[in-house]
Amino acid sequence: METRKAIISVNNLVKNYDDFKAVQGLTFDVYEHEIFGLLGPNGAGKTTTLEIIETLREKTSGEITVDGLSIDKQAQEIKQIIGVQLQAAGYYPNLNLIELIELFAGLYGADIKPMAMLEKVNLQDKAKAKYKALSGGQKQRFSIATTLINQPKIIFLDEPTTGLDPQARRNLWDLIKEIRNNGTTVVITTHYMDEAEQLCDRVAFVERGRIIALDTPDNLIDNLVNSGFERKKEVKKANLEDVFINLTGQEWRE
Ligand SMILES: Nc1ncnc2c1ncn2[C@@H]1O[C@H](COP(=O)(O)OP(=O)(O)OP(=O)(O)O)[C@@H](O)[C@H]1O
Repeated sequence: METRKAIISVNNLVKNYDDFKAVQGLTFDVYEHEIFGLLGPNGAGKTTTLEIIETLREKTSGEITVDGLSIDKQAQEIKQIIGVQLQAAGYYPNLNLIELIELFAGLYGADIKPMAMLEKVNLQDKAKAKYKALSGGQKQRFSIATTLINQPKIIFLDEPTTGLDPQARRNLWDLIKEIRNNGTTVVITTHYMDEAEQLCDRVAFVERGRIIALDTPDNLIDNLVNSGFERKKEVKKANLEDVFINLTGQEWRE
């Protein structure tokens, strides 16, 4: 792990909304070709951090480089090499999936085959369907396909499996792993600790705008177990959710 190359470097990132300190000096690297998870309670600053890296939000201070490009000086170049999930509102209701992909490819100036994009996320049978006619899992798969249109080096997925049934979630995990295995770095936020444990190579726990732990899920769990933590009436002594609650000292917050 130590010798791996950082594709994203965040150094002392601060974001204030007026006098509210949403992000209070985050420092972390995302390595090339990993699935990196940002975890933490509601309001911890995960989406703010993601959107600043995506060049969609202004930071207050700090340095960020993405594939060696400075967020301050080379935001346009960064946009070319990252894939961001578009809001559903951008999916014009009268266009079918193929037409939507063609539209986005045109905006990016990307030379891709729309059907091949749909095949990547197993939606080829829905090529002529409108977005609103898709199931929740299909909508998420389509949204992930749109992040891949410009053949990015990094994609950002903000809570991609929220609201999906267990099977659809696992299905999406396989898809995200496949995207990583094909050489794309993935940065993800999730509130599901089982998902983070299964999917992420490394995770950072964010609490009130600060990183309170960063490691592989395995190491975080082992550290907690080695500290004497024991779960009652469980075969395994701890899981990542235990790490989370142990770190933040409280249950999930709405
Ligand atoms: N545009 C804004 N103006 C003022 N405050 C904001 C703004 N956007 C976010 N915040 C505040 O900043 C804090 C961090 O929000 P953020 O959305 O980054 O958290 P999060 O970790 O992504 O939460 P969640 O898990 O609920 O998505 C919250 O207290 C939020 O209310």
